[in-house]
Amino acid sequence: SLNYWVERGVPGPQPFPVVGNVGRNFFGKASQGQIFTDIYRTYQEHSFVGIFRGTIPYLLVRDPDFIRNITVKDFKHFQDNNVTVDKDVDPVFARNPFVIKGTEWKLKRAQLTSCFSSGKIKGFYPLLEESAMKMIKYIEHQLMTSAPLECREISVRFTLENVASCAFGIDGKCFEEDYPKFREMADEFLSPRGLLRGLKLTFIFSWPSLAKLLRMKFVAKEVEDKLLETVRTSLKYRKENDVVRNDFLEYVSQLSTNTDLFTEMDIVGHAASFFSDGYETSSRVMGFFIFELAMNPECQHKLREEIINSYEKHGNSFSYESINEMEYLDACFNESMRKNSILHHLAKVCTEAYTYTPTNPEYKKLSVNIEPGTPIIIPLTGLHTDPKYWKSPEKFIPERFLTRENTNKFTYLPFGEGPRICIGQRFGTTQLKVGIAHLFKNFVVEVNSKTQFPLTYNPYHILLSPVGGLWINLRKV
Ligand code: HEM
Repeated sequence: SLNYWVERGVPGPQPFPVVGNVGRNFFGKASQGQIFTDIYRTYQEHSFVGIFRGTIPYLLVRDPDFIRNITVKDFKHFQDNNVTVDKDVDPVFARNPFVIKGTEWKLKRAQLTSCFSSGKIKGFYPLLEESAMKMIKYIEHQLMTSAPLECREISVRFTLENVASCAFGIDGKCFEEDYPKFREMADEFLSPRGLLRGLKLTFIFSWPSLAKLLRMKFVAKEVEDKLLETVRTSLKYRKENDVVRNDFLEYVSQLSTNTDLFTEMDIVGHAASFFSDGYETSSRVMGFFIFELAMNPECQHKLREEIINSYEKHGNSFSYESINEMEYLDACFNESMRKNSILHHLAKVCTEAYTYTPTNPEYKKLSVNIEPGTPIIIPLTGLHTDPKYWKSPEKFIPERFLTRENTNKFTYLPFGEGPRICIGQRFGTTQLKVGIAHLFKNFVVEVNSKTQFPLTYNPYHILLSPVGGLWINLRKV
């Protein structure tokens, strides 16, 4: 019932039949992220807002204390992410750690965590450097044509090369071919190819029961088959030739020998999560990271100085340790993720009944009783651009992370927080820092006029996706 929130005394915008409060998205006028941000900004006096995505009531949470309770303190009341995928309809996506629920998630997450330890990521470091060197060669080759480059064209190739080598243990040839086969497979995951696929994802999220009834799949059957074949061939080759590689596939397949939690399809599901959870996010973060530095030459100059100093100090080389020691690099990375929230919201679901009353006097003292099954939205873009927490939030100011301008960690959540925090955070951060360090050590980057300002975003993409691309010129340092 569209009276759901009114009956519970929860404030919120008036919903419309069928489309609820996301009609603008349905008609391509705004992304769901933009809609959530607008609502976040409108309800300043409220800790939470009741909205409708389609006909389903969602609670949008604005108050950092409430967010702390949901993600950490009272996690057991909100331990699942709000995506329901049927294992029979979508066997690969249903095994993604982001999607798994309850006890199964708890057991698998505990096992998988060992695959992402700092020791394991350090082991990947030579592979990441190898990809970065290929990226530099690729850019040098492209420069001969003197045409501008698109940021994501670089970041997609780099992050996919890493997925190929670190997750699947294969050569993705991502810098060698115009449209590598490996990329074709990856693109099938989240990128809305045309209006139809974009609408399909909006549909699955807004009307999940209907989507289930219609057996709508996230991952196309052909992609599922290709993934299964890639994993099978790779594992078979290793077994027959007694090859042991230090990569994610090896680590997860080892888990399958210790516990019956990991079947062949689970291995495929986890390997595939590098595409959906790892590559799509990382490549977009890196694209914006490069572009922000192109738009802010002073920051770029300062960053290059730090990179070159570190390189020279460590005998003309980078290492896992030196990359992670660079403070300004870290600040630029954080600031870029703050200003450009790739994921516009975290999507949780209430798993045990919960009541919340704000204690912060900034908010109206209204209580909400949340029923199990109620989806929760944590609006990252709203929080990351709220002037209450960030001075001049529209500006790129990496220094704010050095001076710790904002110490409330529940207002800055690019990787989420609590037990369900991004499992790939360390891998994602390290690979991007390696790529960025090599790129800015070698090239000066400027914005190309082909970029369409002001930036607008594809309304149907789940992730932040700039229309027309982010175009740059590069020249050798
Ligand atoms: C800079 C790049 C990345 C960003 C911004 C990012 C962001 C996120 C966010 C916001 C979440 C949800 C956390 C929550 O619900 O509280 C998440 C979950 C997840 N991420 Fe990442 N991620 C990145 C890279 C990666 C990489 C490289 C992997 C590698 C496979 C990965 C794997 C996952 C998985 C498996 C989950 C689900 C964890 C769970 O529910 O237990 N991510 N990520």
